Amino acid sequence: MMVTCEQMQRLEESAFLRGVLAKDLMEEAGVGIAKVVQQFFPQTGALVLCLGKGNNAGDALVAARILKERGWQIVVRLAYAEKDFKALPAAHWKALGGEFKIVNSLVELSDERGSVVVMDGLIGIGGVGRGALRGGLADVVLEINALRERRHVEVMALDLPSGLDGNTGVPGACCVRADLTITIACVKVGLLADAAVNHVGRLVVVPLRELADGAGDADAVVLLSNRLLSKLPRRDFDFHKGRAGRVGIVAGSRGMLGAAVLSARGALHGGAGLVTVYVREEMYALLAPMMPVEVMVKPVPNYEVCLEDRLDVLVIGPGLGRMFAEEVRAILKKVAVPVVLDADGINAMAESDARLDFLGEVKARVLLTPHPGEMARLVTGAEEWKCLSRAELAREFAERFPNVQLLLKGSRTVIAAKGRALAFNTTGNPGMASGGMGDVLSGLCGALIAQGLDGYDAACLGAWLSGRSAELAITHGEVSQESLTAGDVAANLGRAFASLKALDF
Ligand SMILES: NC(=O)C1=CN([C@@H]2O[C@H](COP(=O)(O)OP(=O)(O)OC[C@H]3O[C@@H](n4cnc5c(N)ncnc54)[C@H](O)[C@@H]3O)[C@@H](O)[C@H]2O)[C@@H](O)CC1
Ligand SMILES: [K+]
Repeated sequence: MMVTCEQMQRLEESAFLRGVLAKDLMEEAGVGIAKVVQQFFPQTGALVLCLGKGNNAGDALVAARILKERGWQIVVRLAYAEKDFKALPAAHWKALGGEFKIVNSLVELSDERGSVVVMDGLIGIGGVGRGALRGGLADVVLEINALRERRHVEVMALDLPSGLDGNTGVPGACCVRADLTITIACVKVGLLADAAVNHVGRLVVVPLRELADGAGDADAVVLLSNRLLSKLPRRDFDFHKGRAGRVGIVAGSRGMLGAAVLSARGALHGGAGLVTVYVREEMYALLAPMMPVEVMVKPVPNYEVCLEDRLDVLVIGPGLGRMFAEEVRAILKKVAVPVVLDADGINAMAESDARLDFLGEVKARVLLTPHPGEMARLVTGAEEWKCLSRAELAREFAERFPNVQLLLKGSRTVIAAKGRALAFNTTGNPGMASGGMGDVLSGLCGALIAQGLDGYDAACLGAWLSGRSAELAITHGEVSQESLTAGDVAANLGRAFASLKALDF
């Protein structure tokens, strides 16, 4: 559920009227935050608490108390004097005990060795409607951003990145740039605005039992493991490869054969029963040795041949090049099984004179997975869509094409389908900004459709899993954001499925 800051405050107030205690909510929030820190930073280091005077700081202090016991070294930067703490954070400040270091400026940490994680507990929804940050709060925000930039520390914002308008998502002049935002109980609408993305980073929701049902926007959801897991089919003991589904992939061309391999790996590790890659005869000798041995590679004189095979889903487009646009359109006119249309498959349509009209005439269910550039090409000329946000564009697009499910890629991938809630993905990191990620995702979505999911559910699950896989490659593997490759994402999909089943954040 998505709420405004005022709706969140009303939810809290009505909980208090029911007899719920603020201190209990804060304890639950802090316990949840500590779990998030352990998930994302399995190795301990220095935890730098940046504290305002309100309950946002209280959340940070509860988490710090727990994390200190788990081996984290606590460092504190106060935006106000100790005496200014409100009652609850003041109590938790006392409870933290004395064993931490206080710094007067985060500049003191510029040469700190080892892992340094900054926790922004400066201000949460208490700042709504109170204008730009002032005084000590503004100073600390500038220090956080400078330390992040120069020392490459990881920054976690609690509830909201301090300085961000939680309703509009517009960052103030001084606004924390977080790598991770841990929001409490409900997602504040501003966190999902396009303008907010570089301040929010990875979005995590810590649920609170007493603040679960809100009067917010039910037409939009964020993708969380607990909701997604139920979409993943549970396998019977006598499950067989036919039930896991047959994925056909039309991908790869001279210079871009790797895209076909990555898409096939996405499908294989996404649980497909049988994966067949269709390849032009002249490319067969090159592509076949590159493929995982589990994949069937079928040389064809024309891609339309794939229509003769028994398939449960057809993935079209990764690295296909622009030469086969006619064949792609011919397949789309005839195909009966669901299609995942990616990359040059999308371009094949964008290049057709009819463009969007063509899409409306396709009989099959189509999951379109464009990146922003492909989306822009597809809707070129649709003036009415020019000034829309990503979310609005996705909604309008899905409304116009009832046979299409849209997965609009980006740092905050959105998924839209007519009659379904607009879904915002939460997982992933900037390490995914390299070639081939979309290829893996296309195969993965194909595999999920082949296992019985509809395109919307497959897109939601696929987006979450591929983003989570990229995260796990870094937290549990030997890669960094800089070194992460699409191959790493394919290789870590097993970990991502396990993480989903563990109901990780
Ligand atoms: N109230 C509750 O029951 C719960 C609160 N929680 C946490 O508490 C937060 C809200 O706490 P509070 O209402 O105490 O508010 P905040 O902790 O967000 O801080 C508000 C304080 O900052 C100061 N301030 C506000 N705007 C300012 C500005 N522009 N420049 C300088 N100073 C400014 C105000 O004096 C105010 O005391 C939530 O965001 C969440 O993190 C959670 O623990 C869940 C439960
Ligand atoms: K904050």
